[in-house]
Amino acid sequence: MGSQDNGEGVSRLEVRGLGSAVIRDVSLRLGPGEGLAVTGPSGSGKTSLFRAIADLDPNEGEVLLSGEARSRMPAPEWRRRVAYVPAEPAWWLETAGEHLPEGGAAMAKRLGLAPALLGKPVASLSTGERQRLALAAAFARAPQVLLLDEPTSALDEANRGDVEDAILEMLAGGAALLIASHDPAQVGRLGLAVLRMQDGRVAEAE
Ligand SMILES: Nc1ncnc2c1ncn2[C@@H]1O[C@H](COP(=O)(O)OP(=O)(O)OP(=O)(O)O)[C@@H](O)[C@H]1O
Repeated sequence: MGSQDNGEGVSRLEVRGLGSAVIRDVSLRLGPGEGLAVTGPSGSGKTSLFRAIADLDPNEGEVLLSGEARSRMPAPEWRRRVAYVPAEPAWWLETAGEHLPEGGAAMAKRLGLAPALLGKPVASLSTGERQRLALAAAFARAPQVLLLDEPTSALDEANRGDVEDAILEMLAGGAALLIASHDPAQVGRLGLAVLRMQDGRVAEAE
């Protein structure tokens, strides 16, 4: 990975002293193409950390992308650059395909979602299909930071492999990644360092 970090999709994420109703004083740095697996027991604050970085909950502290402070960026700009995919995504449009950005069908297909499925009501999709739809929508927007909350929890091995390949490609393209995962094998396959949360704080970074 090159050291330049101003191109689209290439980013350096810095979190300084982030706090919210749940998390306390979290700091971390990720270079372009770097990822961290966020682990820790249920309720330790993994989702809350992602939501604070994505600016979806009230929070304090500083978050910077390639040196640019989040506080100086319009919110829509931050959302375009930083993609948060919750463990249980919400849906607001009728058909599956409507949730994809322009050109997103190719990514959906890569994750095993056939074109015919995109015309179906999103409510008729299986849990695993909806999980892949949310990921395809996020990946297709080519964000600079990916915040993925247990992204393969509802997937079989083949679909999980497709998702992991796409994640590795996003990293190779220079995106920064935080992924909540309870699966040490997955953390190994993705070649990630681990940040362990406990009671809303970073317990350990290795
Ligand atoms: N806005 C909030 N205000 C106060 N408490 C909250 C808020 N959001 C979540 N919590 C609580 O904070 C704790 C951490 O929740 P969080 O969802 O971040 O944990 P997690 O590590 O992602 O857990 P899991 O592995 O089960 O998904 C939980 O006890 C939760 O009930």
